[in-house]
Amino acid sequence: MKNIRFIVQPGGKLSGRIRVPGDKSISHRSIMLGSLAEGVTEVTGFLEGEDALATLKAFQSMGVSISGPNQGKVIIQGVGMKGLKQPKEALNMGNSGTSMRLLSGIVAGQDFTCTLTGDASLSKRPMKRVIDPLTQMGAQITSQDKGLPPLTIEGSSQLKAIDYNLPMASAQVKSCVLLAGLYAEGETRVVEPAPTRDHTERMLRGFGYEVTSRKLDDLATEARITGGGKLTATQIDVPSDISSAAFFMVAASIAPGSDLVIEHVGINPTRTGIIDILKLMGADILLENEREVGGEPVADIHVRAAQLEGVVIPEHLVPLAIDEFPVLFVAASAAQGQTVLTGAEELRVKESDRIQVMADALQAVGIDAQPTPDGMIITGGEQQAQSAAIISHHDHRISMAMTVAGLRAVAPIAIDDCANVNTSFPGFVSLAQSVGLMVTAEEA
Ligand SMILES: O=C(O)C1=C[C@@H](OP(=O)(O)O)[C@@H](O)[C@H](O)C1
Ligand SMILES: C=C(OP(=O)(O)O)C(=O)O
Repeated sequence: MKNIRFIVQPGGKLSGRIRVPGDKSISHRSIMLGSLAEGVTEVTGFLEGEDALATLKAFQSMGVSISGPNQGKVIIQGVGMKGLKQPKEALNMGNSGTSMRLLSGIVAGQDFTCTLTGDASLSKRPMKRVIDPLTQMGAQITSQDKGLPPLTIEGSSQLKAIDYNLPMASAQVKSCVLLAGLYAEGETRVVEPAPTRDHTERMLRGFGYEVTSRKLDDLATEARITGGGKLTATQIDVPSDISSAAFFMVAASIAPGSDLVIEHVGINPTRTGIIDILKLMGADILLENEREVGGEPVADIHVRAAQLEGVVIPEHLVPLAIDEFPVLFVAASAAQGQTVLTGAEELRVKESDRIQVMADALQAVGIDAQPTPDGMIITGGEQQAQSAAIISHHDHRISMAMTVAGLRAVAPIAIDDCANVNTSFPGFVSLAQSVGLMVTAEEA
């Protein structure tokens, strides 16, 4: 792949109104459930990024007729629960953990065998977390050493329901088990140690499938689903992705004089940890025009610059902001005092080891960022470095977070390996430029 290098000039402030691309998690799920439904599902606001497109192509390879995306519109001719066909070749999930883990759950219930592969980053990510429950349900799965991809899944049309306690707070594993549960005989129950995004549960209900959820105590939540039902096609309007909006929320917070509105952002309460954490730090964030779109709450997010303060991040907010930590570390770097993150060891198994890679990147711009096994301690301050060369390590969120860091830099920052931004945020550079970030992309 070509090396796309971002060059970020120091300084700048943000103003205007923008709309960021569609939610990645919801886009993936719209293709999966739309394909398994009876009837035609129409999706608008679909994320035309590589991760969601990997899911779309995988279902086309399993015989589903899908047209688009065309300006965010996708039309899916659902094939019903039993209508998928064995793909002729391995399904390539690219950089997308969500595609691989959720698809594993669906493929486990088919009466065919198929192989799921991914790029260099995905090939290092742990899949034992889905292999274990799916094997208990009756699928046969082979992987590389230590449960790494590629996975070859021999599905079974006679999966058994399970009662499964998730070993970690993971929406991907929860969703994988619930999707396999659609095909299992009996009731599947999943207990998560802390709430994680609930888009799968909400969307299953939107397709007319009953899923019950309830809190067991302060944190633990269970979801139950009974196999053997059917999904009925529907219309899905995908809101903008709060994980993409997060880069602009932090950017407008840390660049003095900024005043920015990010429109039509999904504010599902299982995703709003970024807002809660930034507010704890003293950010000036207002939710305007709150409304509901297709079963998901949506708002315009109005952010004005503010002096942020370091905080101890409450651990219960970690799963609710899991993808936002690279850019939250940038916020902490611009805050007064110390920010402490704990309970976030999952960050080490994302597209990159986001604790180590961000600690290295922030140190390279002259910030005191100390990695710990499950988090980071950052002492906010002025960036010192007279030049900084950053590598994204195949991770879109590192590329974008370090672009935001440029607002408080004293010299240009060069970020290598940024083509990956297209996995979740096509058009990032031009949108960032349009509101005042001084970033350019070049082929290096
Ligand atoms: O279910 C989803 O759509 C996702 C869940 C999270 O992963 P984990 O479940 O591994 O925490 C998140 O990091 C990922 O970007 C998307
Ligand atoms: C972790 C992420 O995605 P995935 O797990 O789907 O690769 C992300 O987008 O930050």
